[in-house]
Amino acid sequence: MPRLGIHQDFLQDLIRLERPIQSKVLEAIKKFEQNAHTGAHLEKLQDIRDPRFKSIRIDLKYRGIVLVPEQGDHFTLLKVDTHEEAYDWVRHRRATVNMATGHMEIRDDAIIDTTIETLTHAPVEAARPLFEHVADADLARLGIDDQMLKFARMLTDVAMLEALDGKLPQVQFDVLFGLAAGMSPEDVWDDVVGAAVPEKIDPNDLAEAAKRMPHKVALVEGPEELMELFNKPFARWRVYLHPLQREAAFQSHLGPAQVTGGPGTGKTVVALHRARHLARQGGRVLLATFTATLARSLAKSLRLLETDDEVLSRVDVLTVDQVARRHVGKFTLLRDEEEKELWRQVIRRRELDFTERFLAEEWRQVVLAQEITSSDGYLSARRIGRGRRLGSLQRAQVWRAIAEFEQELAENNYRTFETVCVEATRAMRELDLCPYDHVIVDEAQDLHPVRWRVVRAAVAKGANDLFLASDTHQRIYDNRVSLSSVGIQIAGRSTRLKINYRTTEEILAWSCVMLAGEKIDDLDGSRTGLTGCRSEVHGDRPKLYGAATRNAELSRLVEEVRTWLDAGVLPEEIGVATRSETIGQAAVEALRRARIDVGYLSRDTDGAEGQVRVTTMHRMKGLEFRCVAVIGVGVNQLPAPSAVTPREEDATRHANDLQRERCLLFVACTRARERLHVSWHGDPSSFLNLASG
Ligand SMILES: Nc1ncnc2c1ncn2[C@@H]1O[C@H](COP(=O)(O)OP(=O)(O)OP(=O)(O)O)[C@@H](O)[C@H]1O
Repeated sequence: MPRLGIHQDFLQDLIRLERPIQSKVLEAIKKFEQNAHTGAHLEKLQDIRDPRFKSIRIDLKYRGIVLVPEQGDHFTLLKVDTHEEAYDWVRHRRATVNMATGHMEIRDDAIIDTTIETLTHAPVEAARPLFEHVADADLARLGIDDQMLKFARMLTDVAMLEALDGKLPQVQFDVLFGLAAGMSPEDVWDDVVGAAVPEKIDPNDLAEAAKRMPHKVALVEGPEELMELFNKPFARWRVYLHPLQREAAFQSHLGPAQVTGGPGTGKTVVALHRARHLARQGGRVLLATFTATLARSLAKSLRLLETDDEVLSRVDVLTVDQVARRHVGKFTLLRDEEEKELWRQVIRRRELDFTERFLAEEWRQVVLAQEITSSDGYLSARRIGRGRRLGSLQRAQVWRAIAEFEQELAENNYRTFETVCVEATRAMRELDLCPYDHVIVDEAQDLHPVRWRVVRAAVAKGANDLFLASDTHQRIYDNRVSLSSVGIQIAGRSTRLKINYRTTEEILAWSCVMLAGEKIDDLDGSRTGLTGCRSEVHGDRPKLYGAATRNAELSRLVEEVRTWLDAGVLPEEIGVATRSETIGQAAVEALRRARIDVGYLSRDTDGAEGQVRVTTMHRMKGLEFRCVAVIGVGVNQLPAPSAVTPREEDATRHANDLQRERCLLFVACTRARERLHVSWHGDPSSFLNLASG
């Protein structure tokens, strides 16, 4: 029975087509298997390099490109476009088998040949060959084939290689890029070629090669599954997990493990698969995250991934604070303003020369973070991350102020989110109560040490106890934690994902520039960067707009949203992010006045179907939209003045605050799948990458 595999790149083409054409494509695919035995619907193409490519007719104007293997009946649908574009794409392309991975590769022969030709005739330069330190045998072992070897041997500069990114077979490009960056062939093997390599690879058996790459070519069970695959992004990752994602999700570990990677690399997807996998094996699983919005979104995705109620009943999807509350009796939660007032009272009573912000941070970042409960403990504590030095007299004053503040809390039965966690940890430790067999934490970079202790106490130490998904480039709260300080040793059990599945390369690259100069540590204390993080999808560059006034900026927002809606984007696929709630509310009003239905995302509300979503940059974390507008990115709004400690007060905190605000903008911009609009009024924020918009 002939089968049609769907290549992931084809889905990206499909998403960009207008709805009526999409329906025709789906119709053509539905008919494929019925008609395949006659072969009549596959048209031969003239003047192409690889005769195994054939076309199927979608309508008068559109064609699909199908790879028809010489043996077997495993066809692969690779591309759909207008007749001319599809033909242009296929004309110089050839399908080959990578001899290291055994996977199918589609290459643009013409570009490689032309480059070799140009380099052959280029004036001879004194420069040394880029790969003179690597033997032919090593290159061959890493899957570099004859054509690519010829090309590689002519390169003298990594920029020549980079210029062909996206045009060369991807794995071979990655191998050469790794070697050019100074990696050893062994490291490149581990990092690029990867784990399970087939024993026998037949260079002519494309059908087998396609079967070896379920992360790229999926067989679907009939039209319903195909429609689902196409219409719901979640369905795609249910079917196509990258080998690294698969490994991270299903591998068994002796202790805590983690998955890291830039935005949109599928860390949440891995966390969801892992939660399901462990629950299916019978364990009680906690899938925890930072905000209630994220927890709701995780719970929704999990229900799409797993339909068995019994399995679902073994998974709790909660914020860490919700877990903590389950272990603490009745109390009054102290709101931000009330807490400030309490600190002010302490300062007044003791006539202290500290601000309420300084004391509150000292309490959170030193006392609570290090579980300090006595004056001796505080007087000898290391004040990591605190820039303002304190003499011993000042330390004693601060400790007495903190002790008084804590006493106020106790006497009035007040709790903050952090003290609820402290109490819950104590309760769980005392009762030796580990409610879960496995705890998985998404957005782990944002947890305060007191929350880490809740997480640690919720599960006994052992195999597959803890699994963390994190990206410290997206840290948007004040919590810089080294995991070993909270009793969590990852010890090499870490997987780093690099392919971004959400954002176009144009949006990703533009956003990454804004973090380029930042020094950012991973949760285990080692320096991390976004190098290698890439997207295989292309689209429009971000649009930047500077307005003279706030009203002009909002009018432009309305215009932009209207354009997206007119192009067929659904209202709920549009997100608007702002630094402050005030600008967010102004955006809501402006959109409503233009009769665009809109909902504001808050702690308790997610917005309804048919509504454009507006929310703060903080609440955008972990979410994604086809089109995103980040507005109010003016010099006076970002960094938010109230969120930055003055340099004179504490230089270290000042620098950390600026980095956090920069990360916040990065997070907001990388929520966009296809379109990004960034605007401001007055002067732009100094964080903005104005150059390449
Ligand atoms: N293997 C895959 N194939 C197709 N799509 C995928 C795959 N993995 C993830 N995605 C999609 O990529 C997008 C980002 O995934 P996810 O939210 O898991 O990334 P993340 O690393 O947690 O992102 P962030 O850190 O920015 O919140 C989602 O739309 C998801 O459906």
